[in-house]
Amino acid sequence: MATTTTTTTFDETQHRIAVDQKQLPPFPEDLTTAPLLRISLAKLLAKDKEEIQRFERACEELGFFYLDLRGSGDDLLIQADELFGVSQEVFDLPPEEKLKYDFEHLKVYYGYKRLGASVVDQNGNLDRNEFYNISKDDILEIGQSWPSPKVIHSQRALIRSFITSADAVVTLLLELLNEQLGLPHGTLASMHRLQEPSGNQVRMIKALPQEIDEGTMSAREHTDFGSVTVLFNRLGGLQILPPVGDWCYVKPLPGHAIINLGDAMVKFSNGLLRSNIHRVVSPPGAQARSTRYSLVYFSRPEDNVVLRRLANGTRIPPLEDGVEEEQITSKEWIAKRALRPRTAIYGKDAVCAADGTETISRRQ
Ligand SMILES: O=C(O)CCC(=O)C(=O)O
Ligand SMILES: [Fe+2]
Repeated sequence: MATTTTTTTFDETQHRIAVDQKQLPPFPEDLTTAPLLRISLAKLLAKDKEEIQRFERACEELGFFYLDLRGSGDDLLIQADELFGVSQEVFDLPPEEKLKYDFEHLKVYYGYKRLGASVVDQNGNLDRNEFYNISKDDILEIGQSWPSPKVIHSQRALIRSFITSADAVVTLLLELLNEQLGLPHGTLASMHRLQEPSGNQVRMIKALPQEIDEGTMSAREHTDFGSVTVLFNRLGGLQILPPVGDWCYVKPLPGHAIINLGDAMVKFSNGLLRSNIHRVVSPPGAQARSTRYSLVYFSRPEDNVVLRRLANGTRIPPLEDGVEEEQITSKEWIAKRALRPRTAIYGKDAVCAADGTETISRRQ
């Protein structure tokens, strides 16, 4: 869907992924997994009616689905694969080098997050992952430029291609959601222009193998804050809490991204669309002994967009009597939700921040 600056061919990449995957222990066969629908990007691009209906169902019922990128999304698959390599190099840097890019003291949500910087539950347990957030505005040179290690700086072209390709997928999904909500043409697109300032980011995540302990969370349970998340997983560990039932693993599928909707879509649609609760725990079975890397592209509304029900969507339910919506912009919402669990900022008051759209996410 988008041009790539990479030199590897799709076949070479598929081969490498296959080799990499073979080196990873398999996802256990006997585990109950989340019933995510598999949606084909090629069919959505071809405006296949049945596929669009399945997409709409996934967005209302679970807010999570697999997107099969093989074919139409090959560029994105290749770029994601290359970024997995970059991400390993980033996390292999010495701790003192990584800490140079920890901008937590500036209360921003970019740069490096060290292990254990945030609380994950009511008992004050700390997270067990490292991540690195890269600002879309920085990479596209429309916003503040953040210092970064050489391994990231030298890959800006690749990161830019990845953002462009992932965002092209998001744009298609937003166009379909626009229809689904009965909004005037281009409403959602006008709130998600790539060239306007927003909190969109690329996140690279690393979690080391952990003690085998069912409750061990590397990422707290949460809903995503933005609009649409494009996630690449190779090892299990991601779990969702379905509206009915208990936590279940999402099995990674080669050639597919995992897509989920965030809080902004719940607010825009007054709960018609779902932003489902999820978390990351130790990978299951034999995978638990492997280091887990994941790669994410977060699309969020432009900074100044107010997150509230869109009044002109014919399919969007009305507000209940007496309900007054808060006036909060996308930028304020992200700052509020993202930094509340950080102990260095909030000390004992750091909370795992279940103040998003979790209640709506549990509706049946
Ligand atoms: O690592 C994963 O699979 C999911 C990460 C996630 O949910 C997030 O960063 O919001
Ligand atoms: Fe998430």
